[in-house]
Amino acid sequence: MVSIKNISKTYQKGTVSALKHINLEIKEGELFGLIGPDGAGKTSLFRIMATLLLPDEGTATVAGFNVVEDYKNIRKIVGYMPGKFSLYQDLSIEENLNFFATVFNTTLEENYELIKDIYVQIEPFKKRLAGKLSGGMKQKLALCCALIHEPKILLLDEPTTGVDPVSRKEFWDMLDRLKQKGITIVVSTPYMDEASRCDRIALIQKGEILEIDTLENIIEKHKQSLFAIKGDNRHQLITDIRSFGETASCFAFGEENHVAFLGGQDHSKDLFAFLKQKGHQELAIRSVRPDIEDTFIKLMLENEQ
Ligand SMILES: Nc1ncnc2c1ncn2[C@@H]1O[C@H](COP(=O)(O)OP(=O)(O)OP(=O)(O)O)[C@@H](O)[C@H]1O
Repeated sequence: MVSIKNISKTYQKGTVSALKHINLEIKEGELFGLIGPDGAGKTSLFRIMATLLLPDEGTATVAGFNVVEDYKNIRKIVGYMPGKFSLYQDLSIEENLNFFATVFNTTLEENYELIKDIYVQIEPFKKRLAGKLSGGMKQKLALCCALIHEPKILLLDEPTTGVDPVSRKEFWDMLDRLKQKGITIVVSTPYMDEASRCDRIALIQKGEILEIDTLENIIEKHKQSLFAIKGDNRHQLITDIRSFGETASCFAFGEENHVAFLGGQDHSKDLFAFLKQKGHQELAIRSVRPDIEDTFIKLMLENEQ
């Protein structure tokens, strides 16, 4: 459904590099996640797929149409939800929907079946101005507007950023239902926990794709010995762990700190003794299974070397 070959994009006369030789294939009916921190290049990639931005080099097709030459055909079949809320704040829910329906030469009634599940949740407030809606409701309205012309593919740029955890879960449940209807969905998120809701993910950092696969395969492929360490003076603890000669990485993780050692070795006993010597109290160290966040950090560090 999407084929991206060697796509690069720079800004400011080539001084800012947003995408570097990206290659990506997304299958029909897939729920595909682009996972990466702020500035990774996710929005640039979405805008290229949505035919709103020209790449500097490379080629991209959506449903077989070239994003440069066949942009008109792509716009008919793509539903795009930009990262920034981009609906008309001074129009009501109903007016926004009718407006987008008219643009695509359709009506709310014509495609009601597709948006029904989502629309019924905001319908009681249909006279309310979009600018006066909560984050979760704005997100549902934006999704309805992106679906109004029955797209084959949905491009959702950070739809859950800044939305409360309950609405985030609801939103992913809605995406599952849309996937069941055969719509291909490409969704970006900075939240690692959302990666598990995708069929496959691409981890992206500084304009480069670090890995593309299922969540499980990525974790398995880059498995490392990992330890969780807890102690009383957290700030000093992290500093001291990082100063230990065998430490490869140390990051705060919930109430603990996740530590990997150089060469994937187990130096936990030596580290424990080292920290005791530094005067740390209430120390606890245990072996843990890496999750996608740990794996992403590992890949990022390797990529930076
Ligand atoms: N119009 C622009 N002019 C100059 N630099 C830009 C422009 N748009 C994006 N950039 C830069 O390109 C890089 C990638 O940005 P992009 O918005 O694609 O990433 P992102 O992963 O979507 O991050 P965010 O969530 O912060 O938007 C960043 O360094 C960003 O500062």
